[in-house]
Amino acid sequence: MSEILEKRFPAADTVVLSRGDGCNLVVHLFGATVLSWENRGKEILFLSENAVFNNKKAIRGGIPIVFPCFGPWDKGPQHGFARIKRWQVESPPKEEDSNIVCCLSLSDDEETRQMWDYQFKLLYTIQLGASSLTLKFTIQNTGNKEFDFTTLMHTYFRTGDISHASISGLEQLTYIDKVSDGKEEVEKREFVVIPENYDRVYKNCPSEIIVKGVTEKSGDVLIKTHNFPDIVVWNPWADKAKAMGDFGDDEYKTMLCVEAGYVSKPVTIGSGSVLHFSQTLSML
Ligand SMILES: O=P(O)(O)OC[C@H]1O[C@H](O)[C@H](O)[C@@H](O)[C@@H]1O
Repeated sequence: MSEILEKRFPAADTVVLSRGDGCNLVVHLFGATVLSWENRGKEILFLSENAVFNNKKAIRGGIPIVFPCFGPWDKGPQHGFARIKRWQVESPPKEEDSNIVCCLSLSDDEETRQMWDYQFKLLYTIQLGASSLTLKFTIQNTGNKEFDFTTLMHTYFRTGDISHASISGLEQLTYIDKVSDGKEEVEKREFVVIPENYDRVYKNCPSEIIVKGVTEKSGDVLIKTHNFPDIVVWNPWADKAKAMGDFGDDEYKTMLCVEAGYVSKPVTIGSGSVLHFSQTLSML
C-alpha cells in the first residue's frame, strides 16, 4: 500500500517514514493525515477507495487529527480545521533510538483566526518503531488569552471482516450513544463487537485497550494512550455508508474507527501553556 501511495501524490505533499524492515508510514501534509502504516508488510489502516484528495475535503481514512472541536462546530467545519489545513514539516524523518521520527507543525493564521480567534502552535510527532507507532500531539497556547478545545486522533483501522473484530477494555464504562440522541449507557460486554451503525463516546477509559481483528490477517492492536480519557467507536454501517460520497457502499465491512481523544468535556489551556497527548499503537 505505502509504495502505491508514495507514487500517487506529488513528493512535496507527503512525508514517508521507512525502516527498511517492511515497516513504513506515509503521512499527507494536508491535515497531517497518516494515510498508511504498514507493519512488517501488513497494512494496519483503512483508507477509502473513494477518499478525495483535493486539499479541501478531509481525507476519508488513515488517521485525521481533530482540533479544536470534535463534532459539529458553530465556528467552523465539523471536527475543526486541523484536518483540513496544510501542515509544515518541523523536522524531516531521521533515526532516533532505533525509531524513525518526524515532526509536523501547524500554527494559527489569518484563516484560523477568522473562525476562531486564538493563537496556537501544534506539534505532531510521528515515531515509527519495529512493531509500533507512537503519535504525540502537543498543543501550545502562544497567545495572551486562554482557550477551550476538544481533540482526537480519528484512527481508521482496517479489518479483514468487521464481524470478526472486537474491542476489549471498555467493560463497565459509561458511553454516550450518539445514535440514540446522546443517551448514556454502561457497557456490559468484555468484548465489544460492532453489528450495526455505532457512534459511541466511551468516557474515563483505561490507558490501554485492545482492538482485535485488525488487518486482513486478523491481528490485535494495543492502543496505549496518554491524556486521552475518551474512546470513540464509530462504524457507519450500510445505510450511512451509502449516503457518504467519499466512502464505498461495502467498505463498512472492512473498517473500524477507534478514536482516542479528549472530547466528552473541553480542555482549557492557559496563555503560554503547553499540553501533551499521545497514543501508541502496538501490534501484539
Ligand atoms: O464524516 P466525518 O466528518 O469525517 O465524521 C465521521 C465520524 O467521526 C466521528 O467518529 C464521529 O463520532 C461521528 O459522528 C462522525 O460521523
